[in-house]
Amino acid sequence: KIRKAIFAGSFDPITNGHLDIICRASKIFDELQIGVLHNPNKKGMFTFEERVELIEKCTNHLDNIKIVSFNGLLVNYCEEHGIDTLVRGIRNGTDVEYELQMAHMNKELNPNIETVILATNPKYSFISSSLIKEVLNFDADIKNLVPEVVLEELKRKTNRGK
Ligand SMILES: O=C(O)c1ccc2[nH]nc(Br)c2c1
Repeated sequence: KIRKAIFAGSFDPITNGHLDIICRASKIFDELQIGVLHNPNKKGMFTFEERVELIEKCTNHLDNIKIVSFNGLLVNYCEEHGIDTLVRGIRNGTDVEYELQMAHMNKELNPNIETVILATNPKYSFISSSLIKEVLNFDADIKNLVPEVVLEELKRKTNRGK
């Protein structure tokens, strides 16, 4: 039985923090799905298609990655797709509070599904997609915080950034 896991998020855009978790989790599981939230009402900086394309470009060196769209309850998606593990990254104490609550709720909703939590690499522990977009607004130099392809797209979208 192959072990399939999913790392879900909005990835608006994918950051080095996300990519670190993805690379590490891909070594633990037979198949790692990257679940990209597709919620048409929720307008982010990047469209769903752009977010998927950026993830594809950043993960094309990994051979057991599958990029999928989901919109409903994640544990339902897992049940329907033979996935028994949710992967989450935690950066700090705030994430611990939130991720424990999510893990407890998910365990309540579907006891067959486990949540595996990975500690982010300390060098990325301050990164979030929203903070990246915020500091970019003030022309911050974020080249070490996002993959190259994301930096280019961010510059194109905001015609800012170094
Ligand atoms: O970029 C974000 O918004 C975000 C949020 C929560 C997160 N947990 N672990 C990671 Br990596 C991570 C990234």
